[in-house]
Amino acid sequence: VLPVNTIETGLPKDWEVRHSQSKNLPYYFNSATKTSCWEPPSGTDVDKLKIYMAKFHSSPAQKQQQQPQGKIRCAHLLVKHNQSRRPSSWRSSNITRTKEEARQILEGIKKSMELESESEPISLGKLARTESDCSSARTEGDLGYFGRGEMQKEFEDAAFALKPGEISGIVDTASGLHLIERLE
Ligand SMILES: O=C(O)CN(Cc1ccccc1)C(=O)c1nc(-c2ccccc2)[nH]c1C(=O)O
Repeated sequence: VLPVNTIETGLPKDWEVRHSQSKNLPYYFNSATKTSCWEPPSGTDVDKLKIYMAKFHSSPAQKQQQQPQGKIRCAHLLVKHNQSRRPSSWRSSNITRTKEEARQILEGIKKSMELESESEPISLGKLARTESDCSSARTEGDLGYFGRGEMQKEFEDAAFALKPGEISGIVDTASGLHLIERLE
């Protein structure tokens, strides 16, 4: 098991996140200098800290407050094919690729994202802007918050099975084939 301090907090060396019971708020503590402060110290990678805090430090109340009751937020990349219910999109008025070709495209996109992970990982949203056949391409595939009963069943089941930050396998709906990333 990884010792705690190797989990990416984004904080500089010797700094850790602690929780103030009295104020029910997180604070930052430097175990070398024994100093503490309410704000992250300079040199903090705030993006990493934000993800760390969402995963390990938001209380149930904050979790609930973060997102509407029982809803999640996802981005997706849709590749349509000639069996899609509406085989047209902003990208192409008449989509003729086969379902198999659509699958190959998504396999390639998923692989390119896994390869990128060494350097700056490219996000699903950035790729959705140019590659997605969904009108949500213009918002980097972000669908906003949704609860159960709002999306096609296959899409909903795949999305709710994800943890925040996770990306689905290829999901097959009447609209086409999707990759889904759970954002919240
Ligand atoms: O399935 C259909 O008969 C037509 N649709 C549904 C649709 C059409 C326009 C806007 C939103 C949904 C789509 O093909 C479609 N589905 C989606 C979709 C599917 C699952 C989750 C999010 C979006 N986007 C689109 C789109 O054109 O932009």
